[in-house]
Amino acid sequence: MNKIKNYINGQFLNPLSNDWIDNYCPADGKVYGQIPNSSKADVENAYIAAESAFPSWSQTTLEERSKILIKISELLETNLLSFAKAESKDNGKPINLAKAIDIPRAASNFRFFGNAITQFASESHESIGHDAINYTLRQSIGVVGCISPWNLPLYLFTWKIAPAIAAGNCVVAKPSEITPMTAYLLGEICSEAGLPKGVLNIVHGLGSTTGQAIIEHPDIKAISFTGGTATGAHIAKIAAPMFKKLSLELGGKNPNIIFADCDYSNMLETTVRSSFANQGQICLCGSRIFVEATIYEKFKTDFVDKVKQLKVGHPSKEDTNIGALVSKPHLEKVLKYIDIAKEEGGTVLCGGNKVTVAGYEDGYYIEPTIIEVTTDTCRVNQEEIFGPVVTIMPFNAEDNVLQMANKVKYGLSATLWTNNLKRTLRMSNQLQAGIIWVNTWMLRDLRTPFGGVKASGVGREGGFEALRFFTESKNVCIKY
Ligand SMILES: NC(=O)C1=CN([C@@H]2O[C@H](COP(=O)(O)OP(=O)(O)OC[C@H]3O[C@@H](n4cnc5c(N)ncnc54)[C@H](O)[C@@H]3O)[C@@H](O)[C@H]2O)C=CC1
Ligand SMILES: O=C(O)/C=C/C=C(\O)C(=O)O
Repeated sequence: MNKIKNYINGQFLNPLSNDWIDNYCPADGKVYGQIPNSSKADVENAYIAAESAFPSWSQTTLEERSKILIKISELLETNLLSFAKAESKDNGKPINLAKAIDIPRAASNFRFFGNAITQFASESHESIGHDAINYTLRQSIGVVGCISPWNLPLYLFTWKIAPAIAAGNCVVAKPSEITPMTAYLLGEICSEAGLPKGVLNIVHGLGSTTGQAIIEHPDIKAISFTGGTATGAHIAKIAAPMFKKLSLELGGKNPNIIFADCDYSNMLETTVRSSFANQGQICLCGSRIFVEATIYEKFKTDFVDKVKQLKVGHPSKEDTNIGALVSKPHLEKVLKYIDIAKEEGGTVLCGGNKVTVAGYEDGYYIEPTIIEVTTDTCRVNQEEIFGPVVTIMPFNAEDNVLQMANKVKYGLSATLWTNNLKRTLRMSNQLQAGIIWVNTWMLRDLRTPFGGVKASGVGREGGFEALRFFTESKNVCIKY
């Protein structure tokens, strides 16, 4: 049996308690490995390793830090295929997606922050009339915690770790217990790239044990978290009274707003992707589709046609479009929402059922599902499903769709399809979201601020925003 270990102080270690959790393969529903359920004592060891590495790492030149991060990126690229296979097996996502998106993006995260740290600068302010000059230092924080989810495992794990270590911090990191494999493999690569021991420590385990020990640790000074909104609220409750810095990237219920004047074929193709990529398990997916009434019937027919062509299958098959959902409880949650939709009077236009893939009968497969709803306030239009399920409904006027788009507790992203410039500007100003895409979706420039408003989170990742989060500013005022 495959046994994953913790990576602490550059060594692979069993959990001190010898407590293990089964790791399931979503494609066949079978246990294929075990991971540590790390206790407070393991987290403490990881903390001690990080704390000891900090004085030296925080004083390591930017050139040296940059060189190591870029080396990690290169090693990920060299090992792309084995990482992609591991990610696909652990998560259930199609191998093609892992090869094209997940692992290349993890490599880009290290390369991007390896370069960005050499360009990061602080400000100075001349106090004219007071004969004084202020300069602002941006200093590494110390030991920081990074906690990531299961939907884009290595992609999001490295999106936190790379800026944290680039900025001179040492890290105690926990990947999701549901998808631990590529984080485990990353440890080897970090050692090979010459990352000094203790700079990155990876502890595996449940949120309620290992994650909880990280957020409660009195000397872990900042927490960067991506995951569910309820977990984010819990983390804030623990961490805020300890005055930890917090970056919370949480859920979304993102509107995809389609006007009749859009470039139709581009919109249709992208809408299939923004609805069902990664089995709909991306916080940015456009799960609420609003279509201008004049093209609603045409869109409905074309969209259903296209979605029916998507192939649900084993993630290792090259022609699979929709792989397995990440876990059995998650599959059950998504199926429950389809029942709720029916009870609420929604019409299932396509999909709605569990799929049995021959030879993998216990895998967690489900058809891509489109539900026509008559009101934006129904539960499936308000609550995050986080699976291959979207709602569609028509709208008549800009004001009306804007109101519906904003009438949710979330505010992560929104997509707008129109060629009307004034409308684009008006709506982009008024949509309550941290990220707006116009005539595209998921086009990512890593320099841009990334994050949400309302229940979608606090703070921004990406570019210098991430480096600012992972440093403390200190102002020095000198009178001359
Ligand atoms: N990127 C996103 O926006 C994501 C959203 N979700 C949403 O959240 C729902 C629940 O999914 P879960 O797997 O339960 O997500 P989760 O939010 O519980 O898990 C994310 C990470 O937080 C950790 N965690 C959980 N409890 C913790 C605690 N008390 N202290 C510290 N860390 C803790 C988990 O171990 C995991 O590493 C999903 O159905 C989906 O709606 C889930 C994953 C990603
Ligand atoms: O591209 C990114 O930086 C992030 C993408 C997705 C998430 O954060 C998510 O699904 O949680």
